[in-house]
Amino acid sequence: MTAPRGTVDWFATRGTPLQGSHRVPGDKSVSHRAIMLASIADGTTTIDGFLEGEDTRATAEIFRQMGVAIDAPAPSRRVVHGVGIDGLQAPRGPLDCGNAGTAMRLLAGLLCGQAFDSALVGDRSLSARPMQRVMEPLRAMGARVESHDGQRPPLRIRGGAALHGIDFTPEVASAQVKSAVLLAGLYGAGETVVREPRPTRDYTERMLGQFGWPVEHSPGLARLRGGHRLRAIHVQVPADFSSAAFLVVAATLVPGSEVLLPAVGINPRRTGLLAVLRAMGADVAAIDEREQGGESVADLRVRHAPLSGIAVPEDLVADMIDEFPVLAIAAACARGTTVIRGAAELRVKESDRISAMAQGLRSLGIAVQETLDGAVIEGGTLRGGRVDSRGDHRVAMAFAVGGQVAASGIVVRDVANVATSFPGFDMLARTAGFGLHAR
Ligand SMILES: O=C(O)C1=C[C@@H](OP(=O)(O)O)[C@@H](O)[C@H](O)C1
Ligand SMILES: C=C(OP(=O)(O)O)C(=O)O
Repeated sequence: MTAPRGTVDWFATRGTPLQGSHRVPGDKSVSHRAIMLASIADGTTTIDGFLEGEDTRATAEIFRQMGVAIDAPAPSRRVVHGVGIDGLQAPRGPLDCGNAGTAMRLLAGLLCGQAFDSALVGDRSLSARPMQRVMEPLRAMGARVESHDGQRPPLRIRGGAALHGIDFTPEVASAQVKSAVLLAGLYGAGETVVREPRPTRDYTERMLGQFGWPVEHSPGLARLRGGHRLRAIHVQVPADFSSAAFLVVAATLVPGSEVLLPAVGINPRRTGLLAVLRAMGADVAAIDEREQGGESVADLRVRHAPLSGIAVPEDLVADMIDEFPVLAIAAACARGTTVIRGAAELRVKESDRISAMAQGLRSLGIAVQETLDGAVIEGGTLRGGRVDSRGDHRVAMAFAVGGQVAASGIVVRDVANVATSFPGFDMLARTAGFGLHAR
């Protein structure tokens, strides 16, 4: 397990109306996958817009440990000298995924197909997250993967397994599970098919196609065969919708706000929050929709608008799985009741996000009823107080947004983890108008 970091807290208070144009960092999901596929491609891939977050840097470091030369000639740029589909080398020690579930689960799939043994470790939060969801299908493909207690990290992977494709229907809708199976499928004999209970983000399928690997996919289905090769490309990473979401909600809540967020990825498997916020009354326009590096992007223009509570449609849950902490803040400030169901996955993220948000909001004076797979949130007036992020980046940023409308300041405990997905959030947020300071 990796060592915990020192504790940093924020004091989040009302600032000024949010204004201006703000570039949020690159997409985390795309950045992880770009490093992985570029590393096992033939030739040199340049990645622009790479997320300089702890999660994605951990992935790059892991491939360096497996013999891939990765240059960082400028911030947010990586030049990856691919070693080819069978060119990775045995690492000298355990591979540290830090806080990144995406890194660990996708790598589990990729490493099953290698000739060498490997071990995947993570920090305290990641070490508590479920891994059977990837180990079971990978074993069904012939992989030899074990966890220390049969469920949680560290993972040990024995090399040299003869993998074969499977036709797999996961129990949970998870892009990480789907991607682990597809990445193992690159090394498997025959066909690998994943049929999802609900469609999830499709970056692995799309990016494999861009790197020249034949993949058939449609929402909820992905199919490929082993035995091809990947060819280096240029990857342009869009701005991360999940990071933009904190500014979208803050600008919606703070009277007098109008912000522009350029070139944000609007892949429909990510933008469920937009549909929900609009149904609640938000004024968010996607301007100049265009394609950038094979992904749809748009400039998001957000103006303040009053919100009303809704029942969040369950079929949007997977399309906004990382946005529930900040949606809970929007719901707390809306008129009426917001009902979230079908979101039990939130309990096994970096923290139990249902419990973390319910407890924090209650301590700020909001009535929240927690259910097994969601919450019922009564809109009201946020008062100031002290909340614990539980070391979860998205919970921390959500309460920083809450501080912009709370009657008095909110102390958000333990926010260092924000650097995993949104380095520089506090500075960018302050520039936009947030009242937000470290303490
Ligand atoms: O594939 C990915 O890049 C991700 C998938 C989601 O996880 P699940 O697959 O566990 O839902 C999401 O929560 C995570 O932030 C990134
Ligand atoms: C759940 C998340 O990431 P991961 O699963 O990669 O840790 C997240 O970023 O909200």
